[in-house]
Amino acid sequence: MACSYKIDANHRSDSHVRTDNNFTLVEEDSSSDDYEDRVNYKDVIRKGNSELESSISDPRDEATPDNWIKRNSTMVRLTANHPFNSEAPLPRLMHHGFITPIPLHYVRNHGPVPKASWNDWTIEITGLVKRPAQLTMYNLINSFKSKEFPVTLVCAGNRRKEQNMEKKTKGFNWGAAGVSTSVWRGVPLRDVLKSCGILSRKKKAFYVCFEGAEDLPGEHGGGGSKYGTSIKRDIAMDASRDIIIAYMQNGENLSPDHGFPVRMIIPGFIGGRMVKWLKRIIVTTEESKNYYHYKDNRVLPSQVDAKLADEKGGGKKVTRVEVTMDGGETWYVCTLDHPEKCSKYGKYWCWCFWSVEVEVLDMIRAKEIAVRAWDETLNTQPEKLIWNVMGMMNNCWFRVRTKECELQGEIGILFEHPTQPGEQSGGWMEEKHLEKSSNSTPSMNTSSKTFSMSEVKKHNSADSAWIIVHGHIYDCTRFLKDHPGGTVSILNKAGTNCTKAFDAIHSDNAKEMLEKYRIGELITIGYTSDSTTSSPNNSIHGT
Ligand code: HEM
Repeated sequence: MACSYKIDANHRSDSHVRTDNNFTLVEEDSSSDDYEDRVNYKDVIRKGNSELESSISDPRDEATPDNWIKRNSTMVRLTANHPFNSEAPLPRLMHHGFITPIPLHYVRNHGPVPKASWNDWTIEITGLVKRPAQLTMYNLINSFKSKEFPVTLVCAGNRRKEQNMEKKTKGFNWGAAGVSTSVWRGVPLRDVLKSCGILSRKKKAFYVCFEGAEDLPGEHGGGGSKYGTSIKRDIAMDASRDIIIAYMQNGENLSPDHGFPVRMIIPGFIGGRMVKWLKRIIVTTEESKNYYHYKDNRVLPSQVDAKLADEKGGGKKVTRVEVTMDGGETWYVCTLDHPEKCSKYGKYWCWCFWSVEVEVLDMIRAKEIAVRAWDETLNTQPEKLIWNVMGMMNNCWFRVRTKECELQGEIGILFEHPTQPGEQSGGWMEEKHLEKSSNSTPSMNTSSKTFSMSEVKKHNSADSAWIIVHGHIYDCTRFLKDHPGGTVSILNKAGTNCTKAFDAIHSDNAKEMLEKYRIGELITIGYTSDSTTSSPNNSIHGT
């Protein structure tokens, strides 16, 4: 007997006055004048929070500069323990629907989280402005009218693990949950720039740059500098873009991981533009030369030309979502649910949800279900993954494989996603590329030297930091201060076998660099998987 099944999933499209440090959920003006959404945010947020376990001081943060921050322990960590880069388990993210509780919102950190004080924090506005200013949080909140509305943030590296299965990129393994939606409150950037007398384009004020707080780790790449990026002046000053300097998320002060006390929110742009722990806004003639703007976060899919790139930029409504069960021959049109209503400029800043009814037997027979969305300008997702070296902007059809299975005597369907995030195994995609040097055994003059696990374990400090990767031993001591991921991330793994973590995080280039530090091989007695607790009897050798 045929029965039907409903597939539900999400698809992303891409005034209150403060008197002290205690914020409460915003009571006045909570639906901004621009937005009149169907969702009652306060209720959704309260419900989401009530379902969530308390955040904890996680033992994984103990030996890191972030040990003062409480975090949700179910977040999947993508770059070992530190810096904190994480996404929620996908079913948990989806369970919460339109608004993501703060502890489950994905986090992208390049280094330790700055310890900020609300009362001492200032934002400098400088460069091509008539009246440079140094705003305190008090000035910011009391001198400008704030706005509050929901925005979906997406990491440009979301779903990068699929790209890494094709060929390793320069980035680590984001699964499909590097995307989240919150209600953000802040002051319009354009109001602040206007009050500082931003110069005109005639006076060559072409860009607005944003800069974060602390110097980032390492001495190469972005290391030693602050996180920074820029947008065009015309975008910054465009009221319809809804760009805000945000100080509240889901009715609370920003959390440390999301930029306390203040960050940029630039709807429709990648998360990488939304500088956290914002310290400086600089109006310039040139685009930001910051490493993270120029080298790290700059990719457009190959079908986008210069004209299209200028035209797009988010805010388009997702108008159609389709599901195929025959590899794209025929498509089911899905029912859409847009909890958000558009801004007065006709922009949409949040994800929407889709559902479709299909026959169970068709779904079992199909073996693969794929979904693609269209926006109002008929821009759609590409069928195939487009690999790029930074592993950014993967937005190809999402394909889930189905398999018939038996569950307690009943017939069930097993759904398999392309990948699982980070170091987690699973997913139907197979790794295509061969592991580079960290897996190989190049001829090295040191390869004859062997060490036992108990010897390696002793080298677990900044004075001597050894790691094991694929059975080879590396002395990272002299590289600690240069490491783009920071000293702490290596020290956390020093004295252990960190093969799995190393491979999951690093590019082929990093794997080649590793060879410089190789000092010998681990004595092989048995085999264990990647572990920080391998006993001397359970030494590892590469496979
Ligand atoms: C001598 C040993 C190591 C070398 C040569 C090395 C090299 C690099 C390089 C070149 C990068 C920049 C990204 C890339 O090109 O892949 C990087 C980033 C990073 N590494 Fe290492 N690494 C080493 C050891 C480790 C260890 C043991 C860990 C911890 C498991 C680690 C964690 C990280 C993290 C968290 C990042 C930052 C990723 C990001 O925020 O984008 N590294 N490393």
